Amino acid sequence: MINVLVIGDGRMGTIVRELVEADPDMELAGVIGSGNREDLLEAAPAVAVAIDFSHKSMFDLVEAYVKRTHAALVSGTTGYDDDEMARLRSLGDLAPVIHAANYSLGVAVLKRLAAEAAQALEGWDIEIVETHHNQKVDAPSGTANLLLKAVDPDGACEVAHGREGFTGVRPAKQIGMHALRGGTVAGVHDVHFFGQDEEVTLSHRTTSRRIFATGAHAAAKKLVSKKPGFYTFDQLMFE
Ligand SMILES: NC(=O)C1=CN([C@@H]2O[C@H](COP(=O)(O)OP(=O)(O)OC[C@H]3O[C@@H](n4cnc5c(N)ncnc54)[C@H](OP(=O)(O)O)[C@@H]3O)[C@@H](O)[C@H]2O)C=CC1
Ligand SMILES: O=C(O)C1=N[C@H](C(=O)O)C[C@H](O)C1
Repeated sequence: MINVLVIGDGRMGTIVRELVEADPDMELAGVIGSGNREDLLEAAPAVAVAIDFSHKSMFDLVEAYVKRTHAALVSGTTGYDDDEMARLRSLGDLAPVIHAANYSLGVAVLKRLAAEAAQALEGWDIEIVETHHNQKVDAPSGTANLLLKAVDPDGACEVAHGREGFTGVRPAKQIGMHALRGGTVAGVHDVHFFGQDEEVTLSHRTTSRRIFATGAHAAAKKLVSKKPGFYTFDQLMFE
């Protein structure tokens, strides 16, 4: 039986909890929400795997929990800065850890396609547009940042967020990032490649956030049998 701690009791945490409760191989050890956040530090039980869809402000607590228990960690929270990502990676010295800004297989494939297109379409102008519901608290989305890395792995391009204040023509080696917020959109990501007299757009559309929870649940089942280390969703699902 795989004991699971769910961290976050919002939109994602609620669906993850349902999936864990419905899985005969899993047992829900607890849910960390607004009422019991400090439990993460001191009282939350050691489990086989913790699944975190919460907020970056909870990172210190999550880190301390893994340090204390060596529980495997499936991290889906977005908005981490470089320092927090480095700390997350180093938790892989203690336990199997995966972080993905997007747990859909479609986005994992989009990432590969975008990287291939960027290589093949050298010199084309790239713009990344993401659309999410009006309750999302971080921008750009973690997925948009992941796609940025896929098309510009060395960080060679200037990144223009929204292009406010820019004057003059679009410089070469610039990537535009644009965040749209409204309604109940579960997540749309478009990577545009503009060339001379032609355009390629790679698009991913999520019709329900349940797909992310399903991906994280599948990742958790694979992660529990892994050695300590930092894993990517691609590694876990495709290799
Ligand atoms: N990797 C992936 O595939 C996906 C990742 N996500 C990411 O997962 C995270 C959670 O998303 P979602 O469930 O939609 O968000 P919700 O706002 O519905 O839930 C957020 C959870 O984090 C807690 N929280 C703690 N501190 C804060 C804070 N300062 N601001 C907001 N929430 C806080 C909330 O508790 P309380 O309400 O008590 O504050 C709640 O339990 C986000 O980072 C989102 O980007 C989302 C979908 C897919
Ligand atoms: O907050 C969301 O809803 C989502 N967040 C993730 C992100 O920031 O990329 C993944 C998905 O797009 C939904």
